[in-house]
Amino acid sequence: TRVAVLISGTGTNLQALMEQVKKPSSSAEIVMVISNRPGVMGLKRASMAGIQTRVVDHKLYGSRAEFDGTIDKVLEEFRVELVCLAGFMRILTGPFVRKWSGKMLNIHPSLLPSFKGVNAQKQALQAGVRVTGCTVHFVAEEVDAGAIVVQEAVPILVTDTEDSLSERIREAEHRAFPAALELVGSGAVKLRDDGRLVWNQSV
Ligand SMILES: Nc1nc2ccc(CNc3ccc(C(=O)NCCCC(=O)O)cc3)cc2c(=O)[nH]1
Ligand SMILES: N[C@@H]1O[C@H](COP(=O)(O)O)[C@@H](O)[C@H]1O
Repeated sequence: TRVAVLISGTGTNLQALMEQVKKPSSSAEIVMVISNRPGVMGLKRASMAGIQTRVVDHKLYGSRAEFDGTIDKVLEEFRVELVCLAGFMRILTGPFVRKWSGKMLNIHPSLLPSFKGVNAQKQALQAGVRVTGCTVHFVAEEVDAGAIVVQEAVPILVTDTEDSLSERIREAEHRAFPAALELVGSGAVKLRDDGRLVWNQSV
């Protein structure tokens, strides 16, 4: 499976995905990394691994539709079959999301449906929950609402700050995202037209 990873920053999830696809058991190959911001660490990580990169800077586009259209062109040029949003911080338009329905995954730093949106880690701390985690889900038009593929729980310690909790969640992300990539990339899991997950048992 030909995979593209979309990033906006550090790329620690990208790093985890790159390490996963290098395993002989992996059914995936990362053929492109796209960032909406120039000069971010994630671009350096991709180049170090010999993966082609593109910057599609959202500030240079008059509309979200044009921005998404440019990303789509790169994905088609590289015959991408699966898109992974790894710390990608731009909301994608309906037409783009519909086109890539069932072929686009996102990692979110909470146990969805709790704590949607930005700063999910801070929301969990402020809510006083004792367990949070991360979620890998198919991307739907409604933000952070797509079918859930993998989750991993993470305890919140009484000593936790937003930073210490975010770090612990990120370690879980680095296990959950590669696992989800393999499930979808291998065809073990698919998205049904009604938006529900299908686990493909052979026979
Ligand atoms: N339509 C769709 N698109 C997405 C794009 C990115 C992410 C990643 N998680 C994200 C979740 C939330 C945001 C957000 O609210 N950012 C502040 C506004 C930024 C902007 O103006 O664009 C960004 C990424 C998820 C989705 C999704 O679930 N559905
Ligand atoms: N999606 C969110 O973006 C953050 C940055 O990820 P990365 O750039 O280090 O992969 C991560 O915390 C992830 O939950």
